[in-house]
Amino acid sequence: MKIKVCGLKHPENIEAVTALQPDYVGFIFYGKSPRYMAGLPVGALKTIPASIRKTGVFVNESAENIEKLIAEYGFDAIQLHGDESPEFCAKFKGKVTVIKAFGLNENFDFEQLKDYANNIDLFLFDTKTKEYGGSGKTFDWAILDQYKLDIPFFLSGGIGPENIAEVKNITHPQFYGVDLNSRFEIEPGLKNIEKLKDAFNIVKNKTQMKYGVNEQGYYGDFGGAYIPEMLYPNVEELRQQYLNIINDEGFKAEFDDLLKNYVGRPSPLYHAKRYSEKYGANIFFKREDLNHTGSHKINNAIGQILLAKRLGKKRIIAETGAGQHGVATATVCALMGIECVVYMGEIDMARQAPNVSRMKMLGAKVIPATSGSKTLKDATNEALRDWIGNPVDTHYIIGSVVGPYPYPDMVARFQSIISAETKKQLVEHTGSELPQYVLACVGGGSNAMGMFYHFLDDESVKLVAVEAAGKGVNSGESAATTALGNEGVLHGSRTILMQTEDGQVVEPYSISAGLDYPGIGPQHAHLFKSHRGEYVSITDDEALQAGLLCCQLEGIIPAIETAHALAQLEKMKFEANDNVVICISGRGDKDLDTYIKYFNY
Ligand SMILES: O=C(O)c1ccccc1N[C@@H]1O[C@H](COP(=O)(O)O)[C@@H](O)[C@H]1O
Repeated sequence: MKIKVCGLKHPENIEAVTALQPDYVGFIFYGKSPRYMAGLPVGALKTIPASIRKTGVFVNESAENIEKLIAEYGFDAIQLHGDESPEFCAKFKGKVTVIKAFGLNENFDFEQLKDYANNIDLFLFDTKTKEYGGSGKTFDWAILDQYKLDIPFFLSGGIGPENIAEVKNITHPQFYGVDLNSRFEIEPGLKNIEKLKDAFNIVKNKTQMKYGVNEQGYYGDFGGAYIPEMLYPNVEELRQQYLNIINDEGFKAEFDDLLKNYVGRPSPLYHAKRYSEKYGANIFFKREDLNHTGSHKINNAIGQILLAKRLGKKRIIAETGAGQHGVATATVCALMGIECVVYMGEIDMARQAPNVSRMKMLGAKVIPATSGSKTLKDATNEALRDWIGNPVDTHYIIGSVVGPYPYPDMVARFQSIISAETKKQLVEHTGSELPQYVLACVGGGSNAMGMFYHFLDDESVKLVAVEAAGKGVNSGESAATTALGNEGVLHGSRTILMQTEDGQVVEPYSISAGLDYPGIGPQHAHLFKSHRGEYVSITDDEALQAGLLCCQLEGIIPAIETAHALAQLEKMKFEANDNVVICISGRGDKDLDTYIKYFNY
């Protein structure tokens, strides 16, 4: 994404801005603007390196004057911010980069842009106001969906420190860059370098999120890659390539397209009215259950299959607990015509039989894991063994934020679409992108991490992670990792897991196959240890009751995993104005047998 900084007029400030290496800098030649750069010596622009495009900004200026100023200041680009006609723009096309600005509101007629198509290089979409620019006001970026021409555009109008991160969610294929102006100023024309620096870091992806991974693959004390030597080449290949691949514009475009047109995103943020009445707060359901294949797992599966293709892999393996990740993986393999092998605990195969059939119908081979508790951790062990044996042609699609680095970070990034969408949707529902609480269930923790991701650094938002207490935290049949576990290594990363004194993994238990895991992802371990997140647990009985309540109050049959998060509401006290978001991570069709047996329907 390109960055333009506009409205410069002080020589020292110009130097400080250019040191940040924006792609464009803008100088306003409009007498009514407080950023008017009248009298700026030509020499002040001489130190700007050729890699930065010097842009003159004009409002209904005469062609003669513009030509004179181009010659005088050596402008590489002009931004025409008034009512300039296509013919007027054409006079400069081919001589300098021509940027034609338009003020947008909900009534904007995108048809008029067609006449400019051959006469300009870039559009710039600003907010429609009475003035010509520099209003500091934003417009509804959803309007951009109506723009269908193939000329790239700058986004401008009120982009500031508060909303710069949101800009990264804009997926329009012609989105070229951002124009930063009045919201980054100490006074008109004097830019705040520190604020710009932060914005550049966000846009250029250099930010270190406070609770994010560091360059060594750690979240505080947790993470890393604890792998046998034979796995090293596979994991190292991924580590070296994943960020380059997933930040590539072509990758992003394909990922976004599949999420929209294949998965059906954005998933709705539904205001659950009867829940809200019952619990005395505004309860919102983030409906990941409505995704194609019925859960959040498809977000990550799509991301990883695209990555595997770019790595030249010909075969996919995966582990699955509840079968949701297995189905998602089998689905994307069918979509891409790639061989798929899914490992699944023998016990999970019995309790999630419909998902086993689904995977088979989708062309996957399902191999039972028959060791240990015959559940998710054993399936993960088998998948890792397979990968060691098939390092060159196979990609292992891990389904949660677990495993050696870079998996926890990679999966979290693919799932972060959940919170990115939620923030936008909350603004529509409540006027603010920040709720008071965000809740999600945690096995390995991928739906929770996707749901928390864009709220992690907003410390006012309370993050509540709900684990499975099975038959009771101290019953000996539980998967309440943070309550019972301590620090150690599980499936390639340092994290918190349930283990005996001599380091043997304790068999977990939960009625829900997706939460039946003896550890949590390393980022969750960090959130727990740093107290950024509250980690609680819910028993089988509480979860099943909550699942039934959701059916009867909202007409939604949730996955039993999700029902754990819903059950936590019973234990919380809210203020009337609290906004509470719960991730409805999956639908409960796969759990019907369990529900039916329990309630005797
Ligand atoms: O900034 C100005 O004063 C200005 C005046 C006249 C025309 C354009 C101007 N600036 C451009 O306005 C947009 C939006 O700026 P903001 O973020 O809302 O402050 C931007 O493209 C500037 O290049």
